[in-house]
Amino acid sequence: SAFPDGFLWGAATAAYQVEGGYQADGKGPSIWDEFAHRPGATYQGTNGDVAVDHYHRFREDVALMAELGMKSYRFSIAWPRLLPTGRGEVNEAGIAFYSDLIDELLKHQIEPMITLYHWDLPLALQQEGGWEARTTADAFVDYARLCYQRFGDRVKLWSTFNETVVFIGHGYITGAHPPAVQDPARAVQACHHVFVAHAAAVAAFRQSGISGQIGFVNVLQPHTPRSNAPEDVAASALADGIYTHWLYDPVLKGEYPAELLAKTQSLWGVPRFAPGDADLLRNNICDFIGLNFYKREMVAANPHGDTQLTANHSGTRGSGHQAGKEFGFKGLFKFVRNPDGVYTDWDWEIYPQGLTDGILAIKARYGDVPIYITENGLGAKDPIIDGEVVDDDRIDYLRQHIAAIADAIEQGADVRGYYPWSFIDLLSWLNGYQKQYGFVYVDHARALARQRKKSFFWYQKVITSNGEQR
Ligand SMILES: C[C@@]1(C(=O)O)OC[C@H]2O[C@@H](O)[C@H](O)[C@@H](O)[C@H]2O1
Repeated sequence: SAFPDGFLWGAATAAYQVEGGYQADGKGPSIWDEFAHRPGATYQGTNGDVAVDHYHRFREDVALMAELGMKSYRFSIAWPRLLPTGRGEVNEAGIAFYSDLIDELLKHQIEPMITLYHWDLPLALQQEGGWEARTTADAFVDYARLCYQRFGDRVKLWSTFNETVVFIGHGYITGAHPPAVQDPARAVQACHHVFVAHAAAVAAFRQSGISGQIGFVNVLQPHTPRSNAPEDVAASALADGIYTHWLYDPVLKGEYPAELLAKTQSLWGVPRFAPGDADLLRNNICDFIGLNFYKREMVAANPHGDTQLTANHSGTRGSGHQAGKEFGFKGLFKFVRNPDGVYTDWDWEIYPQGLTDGILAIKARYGDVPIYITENGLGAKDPIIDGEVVDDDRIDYLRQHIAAIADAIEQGADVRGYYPWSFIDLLSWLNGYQKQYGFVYVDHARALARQRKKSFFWYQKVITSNGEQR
């Protein structure tokens, strides 16, 4: 098999999307608890108050993970469950939940992979300025140290942040996520504080003596120019610069890409560095990089287009940028429909070759850094036929992407694990509960009863054959 022995066949979730118990046992509010309660903020007014109640049902869910044969489970810790106001007083009931979850996983020989930040910032810290305030970066390092102390004896795989491009991009540029700001200069400074928080948390991890690995999780989004016209090629290169180089270089090279940095400095005088920041970034390179791959974007120049930030949240195929509503930024670039593309109901192009190409591009730019595919999956409304969830499209999607990873490994990439998004159907931030990703179906009409999908039984065989049988 192309896959090395010990390859971690896993699956992923995130706290706000799966746990529920949003006020249980002393948990404090996060910015998502507040934001999702705002009228009109999310599709159909959905939120994570209950989600799929993993907080109370985690033992049943871990038993299903064990039955699936998962070698590893990627989940995130809800910071406000441990530190209700973001810092200071520890909520021992929150510690106990994650400690029990970790013990349950280890009982079944399932390797935990923790994500410290998957977008649910304690609301109290947002009220102090959130990621725009340097004090939030300091609070993050204290939170990380708490997690190292309490879970570091049992957890060996850690990542600090999930997808800065999403929580900073939507939080501070499109405004679609909390704190719903639309200001690129503020976005760049907030993003800088995230990198500083990450680097300081890496330093603390290494000082903690934990025998483990710490990394960062980013979106891997390949860009293809719509034509070979110079302006389209330039627009696609700019998209690569922003979505990839700006977000990967600081954690894998320890510095920003020089050209873009000069641009943001001349345009907005950001990022503003504090003394020591440059060394902090340079001296705390990741042990691995997590890549979340879903789709490829076709890119064109956008000289006149208004900035369009529409996305398809309804799952009505073709109502996203395929319908001519192009996502882009005036004068920079825009994502356009690929006339030959295959698309999901949410207008994401299915393009497995992009995963092979993307992995090899990361290897080319950053060297032999170990890679985990920390998310990959098909968001779909799964058909139910005679009571069975027949998610053939998901099986096809995952099969193609596993083959794409095998290709990258055969071309020399050091890929060590694969975590399909998501283990179980859960809340899709702005798309409600109808955008399903899981191997396990959750019946919201039957008290959140769990049901194995067709893909559950298919993935079992992928795992037992170490990727051979797919
Ligand atoms: C927007 C949405 C979704 O729920 O559809 O995309 C799929 C998956 O993407 C990931 O980047 C996020 O970490 C995860 O929370 C999911 O979020």
